[in-house]
Amino acid sequence: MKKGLKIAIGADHAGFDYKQAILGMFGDDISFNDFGTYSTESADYPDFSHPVALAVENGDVDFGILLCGSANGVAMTANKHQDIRAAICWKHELAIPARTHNDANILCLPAKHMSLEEAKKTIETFLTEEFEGGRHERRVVKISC
Ligand SMILES: O=C(CO)[C@H](O)[C@H](O)[C@H](O)COP(=O)(O)O
Repeated sequence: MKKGLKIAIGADHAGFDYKQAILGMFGDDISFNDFGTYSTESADYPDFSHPVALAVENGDVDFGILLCGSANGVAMTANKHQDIRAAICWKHELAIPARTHNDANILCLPAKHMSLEEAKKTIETFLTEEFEGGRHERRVVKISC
């Protein structure tokens, strides 16, 4: 994994505990822009997903990480943004094609449906793998409408 990556991160109440654990994962190797939520109090996932997607869209960060209970809500919200490719990954193997084939720029993790250990491994995989281009470039270009 490249050192010095900038990551935007956000979660609702269901993802808060995992988000806090993830923030401490990489020491100084990665810098996080934490868009909340900041407690386990009930919150609305679009309030965190849109700011993370905007930070990625604007090029303020290299990648985004989003968490909610199922990952569906944060992914649906982020994928409304132009040039955002938010991928739901519930095991680390899925993060490989998400990056190498789909050039995903936001990783969406279902906090209620994967262990913290697997979530961490999935993040490490996502941030290590690189887009392969070639035939995948053609397909990714066709995603935009
Ligand atoms: O998974 C989610 C959205 O896709 C959310 O994180 C919530 O867990 C889910 O919607 C349940 O909401 P609740 O207010 O915690 O019951």
